[in-house]
Amino acid sequence: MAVAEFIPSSFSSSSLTKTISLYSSQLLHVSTHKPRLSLTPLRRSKICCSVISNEVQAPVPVAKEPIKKTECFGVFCLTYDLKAEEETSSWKKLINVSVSGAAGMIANHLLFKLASGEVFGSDQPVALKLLGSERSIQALEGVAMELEDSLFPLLREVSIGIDPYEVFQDAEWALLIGAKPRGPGMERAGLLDINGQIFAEQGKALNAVASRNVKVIVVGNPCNTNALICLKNAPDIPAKNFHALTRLDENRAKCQLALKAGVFYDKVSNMTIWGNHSTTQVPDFLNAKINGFPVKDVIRDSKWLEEEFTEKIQKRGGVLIQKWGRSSAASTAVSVVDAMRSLVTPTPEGDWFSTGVYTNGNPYGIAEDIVFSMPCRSKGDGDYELVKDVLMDDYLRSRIKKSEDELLAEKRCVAHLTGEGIAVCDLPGDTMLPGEM
Ligand SMILES: NC(=O)C1=CN([C@@H]2O[C@H](COP(=O)(O)OP(=O)(O)OC[C@H]3O[C@@H](n4cnc5c(N)ncnc54)[C@H](OP(=O)(O)O)[C@@H]3O)[C@@H](O)[C@H]2O)C=CC1
Ligand SMILES: O=C([O-])CC(=O)C(=O)O
Repeated sequence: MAVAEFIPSSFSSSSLTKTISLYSSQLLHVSTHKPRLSLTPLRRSKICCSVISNEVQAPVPVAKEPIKKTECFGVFCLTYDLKAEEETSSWKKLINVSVSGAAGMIANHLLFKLASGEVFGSDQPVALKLLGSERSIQALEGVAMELEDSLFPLLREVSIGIDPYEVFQDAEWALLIGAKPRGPGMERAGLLDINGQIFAEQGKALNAVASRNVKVIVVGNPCNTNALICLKNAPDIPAKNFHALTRLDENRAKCQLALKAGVFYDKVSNMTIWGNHSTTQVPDFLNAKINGFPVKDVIRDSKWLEEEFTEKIQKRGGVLIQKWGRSSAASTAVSVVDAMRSLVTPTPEGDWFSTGVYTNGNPYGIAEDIVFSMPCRSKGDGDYELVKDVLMDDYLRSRIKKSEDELLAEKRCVAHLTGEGIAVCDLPGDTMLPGEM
């Protein structure tokens, strides 16, 4: 990152002057109102020219400093008084959303949904704090530029940085997407260790600087165990606030049931995904409903439900990778929005949603102290409760047990990252991430 940057040679002196005066006035404005401000390197180079001389000469190269601090970006460095204008005076207090892996594919869809008001509503201004790395910081600037150019009325702050202790400052939501993908020849245990270290570090950072009631959604795989590592490293934040994303699996299951039953997918409800976001996950057709009727009364093909349907959901991610050449990004972003909305809006009467949460006194007999996907309801206050009145049969119980065994094995494998001693890796060989085939 320590490279010289030039104002583009295509700039005419008049356009450059315009740029300079715009940026100079911003500098004046922000420097009086926002003492915490620091400027992006690109911006520094422009301001540098205006300070040096009123007459614009040839572009002056300015050494770019490595980004160390989280920085507000471009137009988002301006300050706003939301109570001053009639249009915005009824808006809620700004909400801070931190996103890791923000230069990645999922974030490229998700950030624009968050900024548009799709998650929190049309009266909720949003601050986006984007976490990248040395390797992704240029791309992250590109993302921030696209956010600027989208003119979202609700998007009031965007900052970018590479230090989780800065990017997670005061976070009320932390969407943890960034993770190393499993490469050829890499053992699953190796992936658990590498990503586990990322999530241990981010858990510590959340514990140190985030809101005490931050809601954390872990997307980066293996997301259940990453979420467990993260919450274990954040002892001052309620373990209940951590989620592993299994909403994409729920959405996939609803779609396939609807297809089989010949109905539109909005007719499928009460869809639980039990367990790990892996090929041991259990899409629950015993409790799910179609048009309010038990699935088994509508689809009278047990063999299809137990074998074809179940496997299709477990392996959907991998099939998609084969088609697309990369993993689900747009539908994952949609499912993150769904997962967040399910926590900030009351769950419709009689229905529920799936999310991977910490097992601590669950009514289903699932092992405690892991992150397991289960059926939940919310009053819309960001919190949730487990659904108690679900049916269990031998098929469901045995499938749930397999996913539980896998998660317990993953937990033993990351004991060094959860503060529980020496890691012992005895992972079942036949289980994989949805994207692995
Ligand atoms: N739970 C679910 O339902 C789903 C989960 N996923 C998972 O989400 C995650 C992100 O997916 P997607 O956005 O498509 O991925 P991308 O490949 O686009 O990467 C996302 C970010 O991960 C970070 N990253 C990449 N390599 C490394 C590394 N070696 N070490 C640390 N961080 C790295 C990078 O951010 P930076 O350099 O800024 O750190 C990158 O921008 C993956 O783990 C994927 O498996 C995907 C689909 C569904
Ligand atoms: O394995 C992956 O990266 C993709 C994934 O989780 C999914 O599509 O469900």
